[in-house]
Amino acid sequence: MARKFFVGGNFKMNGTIESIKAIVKNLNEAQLDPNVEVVIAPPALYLLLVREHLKKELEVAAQNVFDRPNGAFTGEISVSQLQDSGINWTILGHSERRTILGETDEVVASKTKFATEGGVSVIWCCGESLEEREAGQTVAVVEKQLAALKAKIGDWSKVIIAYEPIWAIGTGKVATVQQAQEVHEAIRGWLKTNVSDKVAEETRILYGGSVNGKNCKELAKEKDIDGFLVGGASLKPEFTDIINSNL
Ligand SMILES: O=C(CO)COP(=O)(O)O
Repeated sequence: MARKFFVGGNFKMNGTIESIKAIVKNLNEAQLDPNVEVVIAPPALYLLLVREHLKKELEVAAQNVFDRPNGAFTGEISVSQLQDSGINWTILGHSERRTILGETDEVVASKTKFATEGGVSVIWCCGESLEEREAGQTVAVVEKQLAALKAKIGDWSKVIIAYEPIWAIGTGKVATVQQAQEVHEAIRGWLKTNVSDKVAEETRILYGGSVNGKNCKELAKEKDIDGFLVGGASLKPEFTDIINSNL
């Protein structure tokens, strides 16, 4: 089964009503490759606005969701609230949440379990720091993150993996095609050994970290790169070039 190419836009804590409406208008009017699944993740405050204005073929993701049902959890958003708002996706475990907000592998795994079991698909992020890469620990770090996820979830059909080396995020320092492919291949190998052939074959593995309209085409050719998770460039018109990487 061929894996459908996937491009996610992570707006992070950026945008205003006006600028986000302009991004949505641009996406609605652009000629987009119909063979690509597109999901954009605005800040929580703008989820409903985007869902209301974005054409239905494109999906909307939260950037985070909590791992409890509705209740006394000030500041959090629940899986059922996302669904109630027509939001069928969430990003989880982004390195900014792991490093700045202190989310552990276990917390991220628990949130992933809660979301997927509740019917919300997850773009699950992993990746190493510069220090870890320089110490030759890249694959070990990613495998540890994967193992924590595997300990909590049984159904991988609603999980997309995003490999985002921390040193490449927002730095303009994109991983080389070889560096990215090597880690993607290791992730697929890990899935094959530790989960199943089917999950290894079907799970999409995205690359994230300084992807732009120029470097996307080369990366997209690699056999284990099934799409991108884009930060900064998802706020710019070149996002449509990234969606159309394969054209
Ligand atoms: O963190 C990212 C996407 O989640 C990548 O961010 P940049 O594309 O801005 O490097």
